Amino acid sequence: MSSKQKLMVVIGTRPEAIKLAPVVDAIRRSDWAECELVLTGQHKELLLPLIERFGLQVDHNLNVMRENQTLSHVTARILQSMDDLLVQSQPAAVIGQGDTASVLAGSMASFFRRIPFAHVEAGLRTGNIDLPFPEELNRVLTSRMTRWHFAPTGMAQDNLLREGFDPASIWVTGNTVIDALHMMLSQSDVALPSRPGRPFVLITAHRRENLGEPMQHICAAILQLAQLHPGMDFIYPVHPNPGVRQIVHRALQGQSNVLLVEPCDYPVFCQLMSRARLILSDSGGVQEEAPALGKPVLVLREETERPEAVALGCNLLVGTDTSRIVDAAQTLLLDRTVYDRMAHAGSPYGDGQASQRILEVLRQTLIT
Ligand SMILES: CC(=O)N[C@@H]1[C@@H](OP(=O)(O)OP(=O)(O)OC[C@H]2O[C@@H](n3ccc(=O)[nH]c3=O)[C@H](O)[C@@H]2O)O[C@H](CO)[C@@H](O)[C@@H]1O
Repeated sequence: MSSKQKLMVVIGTRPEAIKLAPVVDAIRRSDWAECELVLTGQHKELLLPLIERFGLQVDHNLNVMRENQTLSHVTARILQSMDDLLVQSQPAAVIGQGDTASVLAGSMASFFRRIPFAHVEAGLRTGNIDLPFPEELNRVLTSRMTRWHFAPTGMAQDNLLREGFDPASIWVTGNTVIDALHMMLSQSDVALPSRPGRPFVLITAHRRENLGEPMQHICAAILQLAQLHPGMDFIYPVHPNPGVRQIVHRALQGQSNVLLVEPCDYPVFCQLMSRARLILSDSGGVQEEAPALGKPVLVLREETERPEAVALGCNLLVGTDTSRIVDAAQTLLLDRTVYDRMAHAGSPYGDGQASQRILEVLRQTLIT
């Protein structure tokens, strides 16, 4: 029998896989811990290429997704399956990331079984319990059940301190997404969907709160910009959600310099970010990755739980109003001074060593 401490890592969605892969890697490299990797099955098609890319070895797949399942059902299924697994595996600690049903149910199952829970990317808040829905609630509840809060930035730490958490249970580590970005950027032998010699703007938009009318406004802005800049491409990897696909394809198909492509493999997407002139996105991860690559992001949301990048000046919150998006993009594409100021504003999300810090904290507490 192994004398190593068993750390159970729970992953539900694409961003969780990206942000926990470096933690899994750090566990595997350590001489004191071993990893038991659990997929809840919230995402399938977006997740599997990542598992392969990062060379992750999956120990359990809870396979919880059913068609047209409600949030309550998916949360309950994960909670029950996690409970069974915890009894069977008896890990020394459970690690989850972010704000999905997987992290909520994972932390709750651990709490009920008195197994300490480590929350990666702790302390993100918009302060509005309805936005993003239900992620803000998931974050707030997960924090209550967490033993180790790994806050990516000082602002996230401040949120937790304001909510009364013990300062000794919070560590500022940087965001593990920067660790993941460093791991992937070294893979340069990837085929990109960009066209040789043509500069491009990179776009992602698929958040739940942007579905419907906001998404139509975003697409109208992309179309206007594409018509204003025929010498430039607008590359948009379109999320598989049918609600996104329908609007995007209807609005943008047929515009020859808008390239609607399938979701990209992570190393491909990292290369695209690093080569893009500008990024338009409603993604959380992209708001963190792009500043590390010196790329300005127009954030297609009304509020963000990542205010440090906006405060620093590398990201600009523009919302989903068509003319606001077009005006902001035009300023950046046409005014070199404004562009350079944003591109060189710096990155608040760490140095790519977050996973090592997290593992060291766990080692110090678990190995006594
Ligand atoms: C409510 C909220 O804010 N929730 C967030 C949400 O995360 P998100 O908004 O970052 O999610 P996405 O935008 O789906 O993924 C982005 C990642 O995917 C990569 N990418 C993108 C396009 C592509 O074609 N190929 C790729 O590889 C890209 O580089 C990036 O790393 O859930 C997380 C987990 O709970 C939370 O932590 C996080 O707060």
